[in-house]
Amino acid sequence: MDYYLGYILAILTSVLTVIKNYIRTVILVWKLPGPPALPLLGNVLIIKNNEELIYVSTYASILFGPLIRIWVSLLPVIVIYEPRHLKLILSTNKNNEKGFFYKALHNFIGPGLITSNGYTWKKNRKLIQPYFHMNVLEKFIEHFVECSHRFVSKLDGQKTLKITPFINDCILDVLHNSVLGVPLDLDSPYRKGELQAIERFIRPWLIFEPIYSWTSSANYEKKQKSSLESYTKQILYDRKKELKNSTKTCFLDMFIEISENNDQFTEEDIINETITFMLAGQDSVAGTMAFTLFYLAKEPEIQDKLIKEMSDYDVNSHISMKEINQMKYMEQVIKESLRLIPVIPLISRVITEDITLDKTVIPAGTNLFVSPFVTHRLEEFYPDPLKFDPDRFEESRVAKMHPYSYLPFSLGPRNCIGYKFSIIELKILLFYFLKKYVISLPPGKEEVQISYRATIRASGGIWLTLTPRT
Ligand code: HEM
Repeated sequence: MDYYLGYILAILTSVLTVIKNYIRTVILVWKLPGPPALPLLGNVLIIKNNEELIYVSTYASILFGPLIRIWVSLLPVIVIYEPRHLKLILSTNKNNEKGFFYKALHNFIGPGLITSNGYTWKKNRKLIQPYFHMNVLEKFIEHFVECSHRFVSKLDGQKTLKITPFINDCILDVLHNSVLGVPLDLDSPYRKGELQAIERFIRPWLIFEPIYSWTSSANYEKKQKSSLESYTKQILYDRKKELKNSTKTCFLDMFIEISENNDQFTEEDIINETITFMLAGQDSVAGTMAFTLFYLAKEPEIQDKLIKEMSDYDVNSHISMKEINQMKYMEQVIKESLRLIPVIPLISRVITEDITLDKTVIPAGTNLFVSPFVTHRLEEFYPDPLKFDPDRFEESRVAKMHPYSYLPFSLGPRNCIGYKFSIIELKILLFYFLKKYVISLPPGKEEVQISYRATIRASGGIWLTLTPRT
């Protein structure tokens, strides 16, 4: 009896705490500026209006000041982007929980590093992190080089083309080889599937799991998730059998090694983390590659400067980590592309303890959106912010930058574990591609419309004209 009473009291206390925090957040956001909101829907329809969303994001600091309130239906959210605020939120594990919005990702991506919290996240991050050391990442270079050759050879004979599908295919090729340790196959379920989470926020009643679970989208996600699981499981079993003879490097083998040495990293963890890596490394890298090529094609002088740097390295000789590190200007180009288009434009957090930003107390339980897109366009940190200028990331200038003014990979303990992996991958792909082609933008395709979703994409794709480099 006492047990049940205690149980009911505990539930009652947590429900009351949630209600109290909700009311405190509502009182606060009422006082904060933000875009006009509709009754019940709040600001969700802005997701459908890309032009307005991009305008508001680009000029957010002028329009609203440092703390912006938005309503996702009845849920109040505070958007932050000022480096001084980002430091307070992102630099510690306190107030760094993944919030409500990641629950919607769960159905698609599963409970891996991106969506997990607390003990599971801490344990898995600690076990996986050592495999992202440069000495280990060096082993992936051979995959990146092979995939670059396949990518470039598929473009033989092409003149003007939509490059984005070729890039997407190339990144899938990289991921199949370096995460799963298998060649890209036409029937791979990782080729298919689309995140439904954004649609759920446009129809806010679908945020509630019991309602959503009856929809055809939920059914689609369930099927997609189960085909990713069974495909990955089969590869895991095959891999376990052949591991002893295999010389190829892939993350799946590393996860198997972790689980052999650690009871707490189960087969379920292997599957969850493998799926997370396969999905986290797809649109993010493909989008960055596409936008970087777009900017290089748009700015021939910057392309020439990069080619000059690359001329020190021969396309036919072995490329090692040393050469990759030496291509500094190439890294500046990628970083500048990620500044203007941080392909993951929003990161969400939930506050676990009251925190004061400037003089405003943000109550525990408040959902925050961190917006790298807004931060990267702040005039104070990036003069002439809409200009593509890789020199901003010249070493001596980086030393003077605010450490929280640049965050395409997020920052702090929950930053992107694949950060270095992505930079090496992108540098190698760019190297082999640009060694072969001079790129320009075809007439009528000089501007790109971006579509701002879970990741930023180019509406209608990115088009290039390729001229063989002589
Ligand atoms: C240009 C490429 C990439 C960008 C811009 C990017 C960006 C990000 C960002 C912003 C986060 C933080 C998300 C959040 O807190 O909600 C993140 C987390 C993560 N990323 Fe990436 N990412 C990229 C590539 C990759 C790749 C290639 C992998 C794996 C192979 C990867 C794996 C992950 C994982 C596992 C996390 C969760 C880390 C944690 O919470 O411990 N990412 N990424």
